[in-house]
Amino acid sequence: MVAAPHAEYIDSCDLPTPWGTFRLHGFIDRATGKEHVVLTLGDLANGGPVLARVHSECLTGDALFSQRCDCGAQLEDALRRIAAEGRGMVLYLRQEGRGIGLINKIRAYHLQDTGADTVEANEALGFAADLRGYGLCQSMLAHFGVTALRLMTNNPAKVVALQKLGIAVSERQSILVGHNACNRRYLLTKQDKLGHFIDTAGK
Ligand SMILES: Nc1nc2c(ncn2[C@@H]2O[C@H](COP(=O)(O)OP(=O)(O)OP(=O)(O)O)[C@@H](O)[C@H]2O)c(=O)[nH]1
Ligand SMILES: [Zn+2]
Repeated sequence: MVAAPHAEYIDSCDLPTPWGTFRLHGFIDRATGKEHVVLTLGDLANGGPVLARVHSECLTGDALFSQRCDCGAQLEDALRRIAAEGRGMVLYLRQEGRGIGLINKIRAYHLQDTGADTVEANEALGFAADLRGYGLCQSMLAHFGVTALRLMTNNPAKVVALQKLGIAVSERQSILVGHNACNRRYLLTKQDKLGHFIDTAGK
């Protein structure tokens, strides 16, 4: 049996944000050397399922204000919603470009500039549409004593992947923000080819 990837907890600090002061926790996947972070707010171990976002790194959307996707707006909305509730967490997984990495995502965007959709671009580069894994979430959640999530996502495959890891997802909450003219085709492709629950009608 292949062991699930393990994220080793390293250290934590305060992280003041416009919506409240979160705790920022650093983890390392020793197998790959990759660094990951978890943002938390409130008492997670006690009480019911935790309001959570499992967010995949998107440097262009999360940090560079790209309008090609909805990632930055989703990250911000998740932090807002957690702050409003006073309790929750964001698992920020460093699997850029649905797992193909930043440079390959730039290559994929280049292909999309000339007509390919997000899935066709990945395939033209020799990758599957989505190479992400969520195994690290197991050890990250165990560190905080969290066993059940109310997950903010539009991606049914993410819910199934977490459930297969033994993580209870008691509820899926939509996170429909950041839609614009630049990412309309991208969102439609995610809906049609990747099964995301996104109602782009009229957007
Ligand atoms: N390869 C590739 N990756 C992309 C592209 N656009 C965004 N990404 C990456 O896709 C990941 C986010 O996945 P999404 O499909 O937007 O959302 P999700 O996490 O599956 O689902 P939600 O929880 O609903 O946001 C991040 O790692 C982004 O870097 C693209 O055109 N090509
Ligand atoms: Zn993005």
